Amino acid sequence: MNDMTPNQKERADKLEGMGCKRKRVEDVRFVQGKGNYVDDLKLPGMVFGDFVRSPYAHARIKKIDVSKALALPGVKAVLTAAELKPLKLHYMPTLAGDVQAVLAEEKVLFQNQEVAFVVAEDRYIAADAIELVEVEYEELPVVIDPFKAMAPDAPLLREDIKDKTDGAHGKRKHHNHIFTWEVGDKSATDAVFAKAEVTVKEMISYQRVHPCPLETCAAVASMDKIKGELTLWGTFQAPHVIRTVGSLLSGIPEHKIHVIAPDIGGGFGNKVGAYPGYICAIVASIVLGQPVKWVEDRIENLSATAFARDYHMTTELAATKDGRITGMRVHVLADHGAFDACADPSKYPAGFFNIVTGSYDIPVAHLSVDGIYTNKAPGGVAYRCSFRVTEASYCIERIMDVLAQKLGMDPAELRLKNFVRPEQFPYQSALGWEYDSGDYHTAMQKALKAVGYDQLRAEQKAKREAFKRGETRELMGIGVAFFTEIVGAGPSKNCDILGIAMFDSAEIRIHPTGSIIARMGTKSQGQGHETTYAQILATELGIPAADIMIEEGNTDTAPYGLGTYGSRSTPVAGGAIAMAARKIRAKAQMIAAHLLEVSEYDLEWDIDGFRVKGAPDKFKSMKEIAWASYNSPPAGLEPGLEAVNYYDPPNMTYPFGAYICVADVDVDTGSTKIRRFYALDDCGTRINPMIIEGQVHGGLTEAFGIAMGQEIRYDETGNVVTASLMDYFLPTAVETPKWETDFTVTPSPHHPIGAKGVGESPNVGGVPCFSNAINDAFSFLGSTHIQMPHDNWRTWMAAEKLGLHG
Ligand code: PCD
Ligand SMILES: [Cu+]
Repeated sequence: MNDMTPNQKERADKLEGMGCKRKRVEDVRFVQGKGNYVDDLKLPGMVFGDFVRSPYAHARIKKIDVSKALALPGVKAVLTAAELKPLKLHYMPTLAGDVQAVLAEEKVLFQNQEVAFVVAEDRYIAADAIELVEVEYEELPVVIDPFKAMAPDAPLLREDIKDKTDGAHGKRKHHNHIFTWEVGDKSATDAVFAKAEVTVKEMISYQRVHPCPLETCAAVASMDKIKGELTLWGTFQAPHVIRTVGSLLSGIPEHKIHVIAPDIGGGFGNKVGAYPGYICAIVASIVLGQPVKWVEDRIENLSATAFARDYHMTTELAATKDGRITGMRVHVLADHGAFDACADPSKYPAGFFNIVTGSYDIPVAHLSVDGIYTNKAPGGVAYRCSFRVTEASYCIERIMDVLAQKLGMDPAELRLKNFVRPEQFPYQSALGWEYDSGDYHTAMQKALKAVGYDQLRAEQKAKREAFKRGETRELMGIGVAFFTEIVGAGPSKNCDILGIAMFDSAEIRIHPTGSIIARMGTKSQGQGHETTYAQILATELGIPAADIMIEEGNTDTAPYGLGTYGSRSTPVAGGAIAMAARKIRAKAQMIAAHLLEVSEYDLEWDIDGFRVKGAPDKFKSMKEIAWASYNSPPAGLEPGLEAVNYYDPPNMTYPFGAYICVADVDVDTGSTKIRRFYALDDCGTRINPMIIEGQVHGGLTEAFGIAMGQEIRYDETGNVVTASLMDYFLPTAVETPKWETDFTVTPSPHHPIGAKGVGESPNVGGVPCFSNAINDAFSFLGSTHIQMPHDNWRTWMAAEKLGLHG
């Protein structure tokens, strides 16, 4: 940008391309209440479906009597497993290679599990009819505590697979065991621990949480029996995958299934997988020949759809006395609930948890994960970090602080000492990843300087002394966290879902007047794709973003893609759109050469068109070239200007960041004030700095929610005690701290525009940063690890345990 002439700068500005703080074009409709969500859809003859759900966490179903419900005027049908079984639809495959009950057949395995589907003329009649369905249950013993799931006498949960000896990833060890996954060099790691100068070990739990998007999950199914075609509208983060799975399940040919994801009110991973509601709406529409709508309420969303985390991580580090880390060992107990409904790439049953060595050059490591069943809702992948990266980041960043404490070292200094150094990139980690690029030292030093780290530590020291003298009841905590994310699933060499490689796609069509429509295999849920993909195209093709329309979410028109989650849209589809644009530019160059009567090689690209080298006024703009492509293409060249690209990325991208939090804790009430929160993110080339800032604000707010209060909690009989917003903490503007954002730019060397993802990063770095701040406040009193979430009660209890209440 700097070596541009004023004229070039003016033309570049008009494009609103990459780097521009372009206002989000989708907000024009959103802020006026003109978004078009699934529940806005009203079709002639449409009826409404709703679920009868189990009050028990584990019970045998003795009998279901639907006769009273069917007799209620306005009720159209009641589906149970008995109706689905002949169609082989009472179970559906999960994205993790397990099966999940669509409607419970012989028993229920978690509270609020789907038992029957009532279809009625409207939502209110359906609600009344649900009360009239009589289900006779026989209660069974429940397993809620993951540490008891594999006890020899633990009740058998999954009777349907009791004879299955192999999990998707090796032998099952117990009837409630799903899989074991091992990575790294066990004997080398054990050897390092055996002779280590210093070791630390801590059980670090990441509680079960839920993404809780504003809009719950929903679908409308409409079967046209004459044409044999099914149209399915829904809140889908991955519409093409839903179409393929829908076809495989129902036997309807894939070209006769039209899946449409309209505007989505937040996804956060909650809307990646398939839910019984989709299947039941489809079956009911086939049975009745009418469109059927299903929309969850808040309690159903929080208690029955994809939860997140529930990872219990026994974590160890080995180090030298002067603070060089020599090895890492982690065992994870992963509580998957009643069915394994994670959406990880097939080869990774614990997602990308093997990024757990974080940003540090750790020579050897070993990781093992045991997945287990309990009587809780299935899911496991969602919430602003698919693929378990936020669990991994929490694990390493918490144990780094525990080690620093043991060594008597400053946590920032320990990190600086062990970071992967800039000259080590591309860096091969002990657990198998190749980090593409990074400059961790620069980012960390910028962060420390920005917050005035040394002064903060000095202030903390003074406050601690004052506390010991009894002059204050407030503790000051400084949280330091440094994360490396891994996003952009992914390369076909290691990433597939149900056998489909995780590429993504773009199809670009330039109209004669030089405006553009581009269709993508991804699906925005609020991220602003309509704005940002257009910016990539504007820069690549020299056509103003304002003249470019981006379309996603309709499987009839969009090229096949794997959808939006795991911050994959920028690394994967962002690559596809740039590559497709370059195909167009190559053809445009031939047309320009023809128009200017020179050889292609005599042309150079100049902002918004081609210029003859050395003859500055011989120029053709992309708009002129577009017209010519329809009007007078060179002989032998096919008319038109369009391209498709399916982009299979060569590697993941590895965004990173340095976060610092300052918290003040009142030991008598347990309440915490977040005084400052500084977040430096490096996501490579920045497409839209304003959108990035919004993404970081949103992700930090969710991280704040998780670290400071969120938990999906069960009582010992399996009742979900946090299934409404009365009990589940959703931060509002009132609680949310002020965010200070910053950045560095280390482009990805293998990505066509050098961009990495950013949407998940603030959650990956934010959660450990808050938690480290609270832990840091208490560390000088000998406390090593306080369990999240850090709500007032738990923080008060931590103070109580340390004897601070006299
Ligand atoms: N470098 C760069 C990067 C990025 N960007 C931007 O930013 C955004 C984001 O991106 P990414 O990172 O790539 O991502 P995506 O794929 O698009 O998305 C996804 C994410 O996103 C986030 N964010 C958000 N936002 C909103 N609004 N909403 C929502 O829902 C959401 N979600 C969340 C989540 S959770 Mo998962 O699903 O759990 O896995 S994952 C996730 C977009 O717009 C883009 O374009 C830029 O600009 N630049
Ligand atoms: Cu992630």
